[in-house]
Amino acid sequence: MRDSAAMAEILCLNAGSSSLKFALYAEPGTDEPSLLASGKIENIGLEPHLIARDAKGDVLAERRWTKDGTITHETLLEDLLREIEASVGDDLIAVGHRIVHGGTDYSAPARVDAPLLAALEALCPLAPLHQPHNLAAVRAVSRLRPAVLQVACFDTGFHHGQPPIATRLALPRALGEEGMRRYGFHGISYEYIARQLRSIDPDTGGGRTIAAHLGNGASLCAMAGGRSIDTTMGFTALDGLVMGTRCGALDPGAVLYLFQQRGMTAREVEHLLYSESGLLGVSGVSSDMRALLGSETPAAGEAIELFVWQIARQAGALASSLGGLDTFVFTAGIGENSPEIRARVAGRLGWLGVDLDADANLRGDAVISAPSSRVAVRVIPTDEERMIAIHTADLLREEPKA
Ligand SMILES: Nc1ncnc2c1ncn2[C@@H]1O[C@H](COP(=O)(O)OP(=O)(O)O)[C@@H](O)[C@H]1O
Ligand SMILES: CC(=O)OP(=O)(O)O
Ligand SMILES: [Mg+2]
Repeated sequence: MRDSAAMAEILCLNAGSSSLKFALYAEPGTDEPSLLASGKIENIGLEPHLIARDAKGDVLAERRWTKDGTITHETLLEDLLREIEASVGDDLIAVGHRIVHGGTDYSAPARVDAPLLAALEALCPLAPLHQPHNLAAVRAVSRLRPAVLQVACFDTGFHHGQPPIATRLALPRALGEEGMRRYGFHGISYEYIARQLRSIDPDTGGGRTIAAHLGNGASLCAMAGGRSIDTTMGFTALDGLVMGTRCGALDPGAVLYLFQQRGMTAREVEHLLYSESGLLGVSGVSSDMRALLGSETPAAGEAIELFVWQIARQAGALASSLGGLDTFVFTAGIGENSPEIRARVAGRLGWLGVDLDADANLRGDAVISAPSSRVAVRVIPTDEERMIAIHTADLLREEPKA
């Protein structure tokens, strides 16, 4: 029996393409949820590494796995959930999930029930690196805690208010009407960034902003007054920037070539574009930016150069959508941690008014632009789990009391 609302806890799960992040929050019922513990398993598919910390940042648990074909997203998830589940006991009242694709029908955070789960299942082919893992987490929680409220937060949701022109694919209208449109992803992260910008600058929320979410998956979002107006990912999370293992924007004729000239099957093409391309494909070394930055191999250097080139090229396009640029934000694994990549991207954006303060960039300060820079350049650590916790707490408050 729970008689103190302060004991209520929310677990947030965020299955990315190369990582599994989790965070546990106390839900006080009024203010924002407060962090109790968080952690991540990163490098899934390579050599997974788990680290969990309490709210002060002290390490609670750490573990490494060596490369082994039997360790999958799903086995790691099951182990992790069993451990968390055992430690939270009866305090767990809700689980919030990052769900990468919400399709045409779902954008606002929603309670998970059987019809929603079936609809989300049907979207797996549009996000094969994420949606199956996201839904596996939902099912695993249902098995362990059937009565607990589960909330789906959609990575596509933040982009749903974009102007229609930004969402249209130049395909026959009938295909657009059946849902073939640009959706955009990393929306939970961008919503958090927009919120942070609004608290830093309540009047304009950063003004015309490009946020660069540079992780294993990578995208840019153009935000005007904190709302998404354009983004580099599209119908799927394959479009846009060069990513760890994904190709990014690609001439559709290249896909036809793979089918027609190379005789590849749909499954083989899917695997090539999602799992063998991007930084890994171009470098032949690794999908991991840290490994590439440390490599002497010329192809690794070329992969990094292409990554940077595409970010700058597509940032130019988004600056056009915005009609100018006031703020540029770096976030996610690479954006938050790599001064070298930030410097190289910024170096290509001088024509837009970006001028970096080299020392501030090396230190990873919150503001890394020089005082004379026309564009403010910021590093804002993203926190998708917190955003999920906030939405989950909001839905909890709307639930009829038992
Ligand atoms: N110090 C660092 N320097 C360069 N890249 C880094 C650093 N730390 C993490 N990264 C990169 O961040 C990427 C993972 O980003 P992350 O946002 O955690 O991934 P995911 O998309 O799976 O959520 C990897 O390419 C990793 O190499
Ligand atoms: C949508 C996407 O690419 O997510 P992630 O960066 O977590 O792989
Ligand atoms: Mg991510």
